[in-house]
Amino acid sequence: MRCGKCWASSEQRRSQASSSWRSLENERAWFSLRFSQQKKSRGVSNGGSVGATPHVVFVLGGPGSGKGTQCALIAEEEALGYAHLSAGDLLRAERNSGSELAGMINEFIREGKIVPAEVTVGLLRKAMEKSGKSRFLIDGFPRNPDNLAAWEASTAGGAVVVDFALFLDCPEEIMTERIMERGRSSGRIDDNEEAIRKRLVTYRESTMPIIKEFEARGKLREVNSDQTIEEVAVEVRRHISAIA
Ligand SMILES: Nc1ncnc2c1ncn2[C@@H]1O[C@H](COP(=O)(O)OP(=O)(O)O)[C@@H](O)[C@H]1O
Ligand SMILES: O=c1ccn([C@@H]2O[C@H](COP(=O)(O)OP(=O)(O)O)[C@@H](O)[C@H]2O)c(=O)[nH]1
Repeated sequence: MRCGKCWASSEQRRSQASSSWRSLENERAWFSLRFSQQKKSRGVSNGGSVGATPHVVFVLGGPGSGKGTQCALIAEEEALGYAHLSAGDLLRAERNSGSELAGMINEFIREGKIVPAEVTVGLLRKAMEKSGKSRFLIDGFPRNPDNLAAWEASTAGGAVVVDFALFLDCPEEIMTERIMERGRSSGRIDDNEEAIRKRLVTYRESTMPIIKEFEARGKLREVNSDQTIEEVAVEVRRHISAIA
C-alpha cells in the first residue's frame, strides 16, 4: 500500500531489492567490459593520454557547500580532462524524463532522502560511458554506506580507480543561507527551509560516516569551503593537480 512518504509497499521493496542485485551484477559486468574495451581501443581521452584505467574523484559536502560550483570550474579547464557528473543532476534529469522511476525519485528528493543506490549507480554508469572521458568528478555521491557498497560492487576488480574523496567543509548556517538564496531562482523542490532541514539531517547521519570512512582509508582531502569561490577553487585545484 502506498502512503505519502513511502514510494512502495514492502512487497514492492522486496521485489525491487532482488532486481537490485541483478542490476548490480550487470553494473559490475559493465564496468569491467566497458573499460577493458576502452583500453584495447585506446579510444578515450585522459587529459592528454589515452587508454588508461578510469579515475574518479568523489566530491562530497553538505547541501550548498559548493560542490557543483567547484566541479564546474575544474571541468572548464579542458587540459585537466575531467567530466563533471552531478548525481543530483542525473537524478533530476531522470525524474524529468517521466520514466517509470520519476515518481519515486521525486519523493526521495522532496524528503531529502537518498535514492536507492542501484538507480544512482546505473545513471552514473551511463553518464560515464556517454562522456567519452576517463577522468571523472562525481559530485554528491556516494552519500551513504549503501551507495558506497553498490559503487564498489559495480567497480570490483579495479575497473575504476577512486583517487580520493574531496570534502568541502562548510558550517550549516552558511550552507542554509546559500541554499535559501539559490532557491530564489533554482526552481528546485528541495531548496526551501523545510527540505533543507531534512537534507542536513541526512547529511549528518548518512553522509558524514562516508566522509569518515574515506578519512580512515587515508583517501580524504579536505577544503574549507567557507571562503570565497576563488579561494576555495585554489585549494581544490591544488588537490586535483596532485593526482599523478
Ligand atoms: N564559496 C562560496 N561562497 C559563496 N557562495 C557560494 C560559494 N560556493 C557556492 N556558492 C553559491 O552557493 C549556492 C550553492 O552552491 P552549489 O555549488 O550549488 O552547492 P552544492 O552543489 O554543494 O549544493 C550557489 O548559489 C552558489 O553560487
Ligand atoms: O547520490 C545521490 C545524489 C543526490 N540524491 C538526491 O538528490 C538530492 C539533491 O542532491 P544534490 O547533490 O543535487 O544537492 P545538494 O545536496 O548538493 O544541494 C539529495 O537531497 C537526494 O535526495 C541522491 O539520492 N543520491
